[in-house]
Amino acid sequence: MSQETIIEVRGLTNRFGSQVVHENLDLDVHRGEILTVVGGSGTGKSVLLRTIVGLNKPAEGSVKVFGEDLLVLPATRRAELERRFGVLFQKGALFSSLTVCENVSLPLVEHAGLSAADAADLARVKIALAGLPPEAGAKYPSDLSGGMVKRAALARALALDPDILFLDEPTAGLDPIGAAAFDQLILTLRDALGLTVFLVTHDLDTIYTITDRVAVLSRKRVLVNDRLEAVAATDDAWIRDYFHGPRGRAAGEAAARQ
Ligand SMILES: Nc1ncnc2c1ncn2[C@@H]1O[C@H](COP(=O)(O)OP(=O)(O)OP(=O)(O)O)[C@@H](O)[C@H]1O
Repeated sequence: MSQETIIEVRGLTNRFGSQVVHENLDLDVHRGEILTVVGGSGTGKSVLLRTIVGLNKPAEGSVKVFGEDLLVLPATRRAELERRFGVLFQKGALFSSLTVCENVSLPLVEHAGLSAADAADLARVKIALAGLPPEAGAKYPSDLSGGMVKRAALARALALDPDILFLDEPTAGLDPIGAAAFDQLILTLRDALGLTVFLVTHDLDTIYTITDRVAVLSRKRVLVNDRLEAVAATDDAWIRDYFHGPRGRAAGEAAARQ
């Protein structure tokens, strides 16, 4: 796998009032990898994702994507780069008053300037790519199961053919079979489309089955960012509890059996 760094975060500090979430945080993401960000609740995983995709302005630091510092770019250039991101938010964040097909079409009309008819055609391709049956396109988000909502949101994230896919807790709330299927879909899409995947998750099965490297957020920074074996062997109390506790052991054993 290439070691080209396509996201480079340096000296990042995020504060909300007197709360310091990140302090002098560094992180590299390599092209084509699935990088998983883990950490205890409230360690700032979602804030990190939101900062990289431009939804949160940090107090300090630089966020370079494809070699350009997003924080100092003119708005138009920044918007161009951000179009290369596909983002799947924790709760799917689909528009409830639009059908799945309309939700997926929206970025194609707004950002790619397609006609409604062309956008709908392309949206149907993305809906299939996300593993949904064609009839799902006509449904409203409230008529879908949790797993289908995630896939619909994934279809929308894929609408503009992104280079980098950001996923915030994609398998949260899914049953184990649905979660495993979603993991495999991410892996297939990464391999087929050459995506780079930035994944925030608590799901140990996901970490053991599809992750290339793991970044552990702790004490306001990235404590370690390495292959799973190296991370799991790190001498740190949280890492020990997380990877070598009963759930971590079970996930590791299950992955070893595959
Ligand atoms: N817009 C905001 N305003 C104020 N505080 C915020 C804001 N966004 C996040 N925070 C705070 O920043 C901290 C980190 O939040 P974040 O959602 O990134 O945690 P997380 O690691 O993703 O947690 P979880 O695993 O529970 O989802 C939390 O204490 C949260 O309350």
